[in-house]
Formats: sequence, C-alpha cells, structure tokens
Amino acid sequence: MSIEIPEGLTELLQSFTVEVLRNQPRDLLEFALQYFTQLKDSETKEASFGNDQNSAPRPGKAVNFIDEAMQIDSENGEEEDDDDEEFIAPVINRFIRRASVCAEAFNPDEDEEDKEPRVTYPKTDEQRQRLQEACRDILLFKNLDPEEMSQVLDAMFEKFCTEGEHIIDQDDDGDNFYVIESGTFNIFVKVDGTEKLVGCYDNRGSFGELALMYNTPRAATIIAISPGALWCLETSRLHVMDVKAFERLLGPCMDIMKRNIANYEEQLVTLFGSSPEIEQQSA
Ligand SMILES: Nc1ncnc2c1ncn2[C@@H]1O[C@@H]2COP(=O)(O)O[C@H]2[C@H]1O
Repeated sequence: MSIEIPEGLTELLQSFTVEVLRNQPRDLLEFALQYFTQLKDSETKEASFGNDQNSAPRPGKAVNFIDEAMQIDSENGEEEDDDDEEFIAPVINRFIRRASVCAEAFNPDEDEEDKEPRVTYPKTDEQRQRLQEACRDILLFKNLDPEEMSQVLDAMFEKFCTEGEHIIDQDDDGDNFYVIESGTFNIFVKVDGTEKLVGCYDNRGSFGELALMYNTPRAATIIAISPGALWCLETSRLHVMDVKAFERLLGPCMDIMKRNIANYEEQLVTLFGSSPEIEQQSA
C-alpha cells in the first residue's frame, strides 16, 4: 500500500518541531495552537497583500517574525527572559522558505528542468580526500547516503583564511555552514553588550549551523587565530539534495541542534553565570 504524503506536510512538521525544540513549551497543545494560528494569520495577510504578480508566497517573506521574536538584544535580554510564559513567535526556517519557492513553481513535468542547476565545485582527488576526511565526523551529515554525501561534497568549496580574519560576525545573516579542515578559531559571544571569548575550535569541527537551521542572525563571532582552511557549504546549495535527503539531514539535525544549543548555553553559564542570548533563542 502506498501512502501519499501531502505536499508541504514534511516541511510544516519539521518547522513546528524545530520551534518546539527551541521554545521547549510547557503546554505543547497550547503552543501548537498558537504556532499554527499565527502561521495561518500570516499566510492570510500575505494573501491579502498579494496581487497578480506576487500572490504566491514571496521567498523569504512567507512568515518572518525574526525581527520581533528573535532579535538578539543583550540590553533588554534579561527582562525578556523573566517572562517564561511569553509566546515566542515562530520563525520559519530556510527549509520552509525554500518549500514556498518550490511550491510556487511546482509542476511535476517541469520540475526537473526548473531546478536550479546543481553547483559543483571541481576538486582534485587530493582535495576531495581532505574534504572527506574533514567531514567524516560531522554529525549533520551522518544520515546521508553515499550518493547524497557525494552531492554535498561536490557543493562545498575550499576557503583559506588568514590570522585575524572574521569568518562570521554575530548578528549577520547566515550564508555558509563551515567545516574546519585546519586552523584555530576563537568563538566570541556578546554578553551584556560586550564580546566575550567563549571557546575555540582547534583544527576540527564545524560551525554556522544555527543560522542555517533556524534562519536566525548569527549567534556568535568566529575569528581565525591562525591561518586555516575551511570547507564551506552555501546554505542555499542544500537543495542539491532531494526531499528525502533533506528529511534525513533534518531528522538528526533536530537532535544535534538541541544538543548544540544546550552545550552553548552550558558553556556561557559556566563562564558568565547566565546566557541571555542563547536563552532567548531556545527558551
Ligand atoms: N556559545 C555559542 N553560542 C552560539 N554559537 C556558538 C557558540 N559556540 C559556538 N557557536 C557556533 O558559532 C556559530 C555562529 O554562527 P551560527 O549562529 O550560524 O552558529 C553558531 C555555532 O555554530
């Protein structure tokens, strides 16, 4: 028996799940009610603003509460933290946004042709080997099958960085997810308006996953403290994978994100006694 999965269901549930993990609501039903009501309201508003040219959901603007709900403002972060019951408006992640774009153009016959051409950054055997090695322990990729992994590797490009280079600046929009091949990178987070060193990546690991998954401003600043090499995956290039691969990527991502956020919080609490900025994201 084959069961047809309605278009959009996966993305809808994934986004909802991400928000539940981020907000950890005490009353799940109440949260669901508010989440979907708000989603519906903004869809209705979008539709009423529509005209012939742009009545389809606009990419990046289907539902976007980022400014209201997610802006990181360490000056008033503490006040907001006090209000546990306050509903944090849902933020629709990039995957929903992309779904809107796809839905706009969806036509089973044209779908293959409509897809943006897959971008492949050519690599020598030696580069590919290094890339594979750097990605070997990256949890975000662990559920991809070899073919999907190969597509992701194709879409990654190498970036060399110099000592002192800002790879990510806190509060910027996210563009790339980074896998470290070599080099050391300091992590700074603004605490009460001041940048504090909270940790360091030493020749391994990855960063930049939060903005990618939650479509939030960057939550930390990452600065190279030695010359280094990074492998970058443009977030917009994740569509190289098909829907099933997204599901496999996103499934484990939920757990990984939850764990990462918990670790970041713990890190900040250990260092400073509180973590206003992360708390705001995950409260
Ligand atoms: N304590 C921390 N708080 C927030 N982000 C952190 C922290 N430590 C490491 N990071 C990484 O720094 C990255 C900055 O960009 P992102 O917010 O996309 O994703 C973030 C995480 O990958």
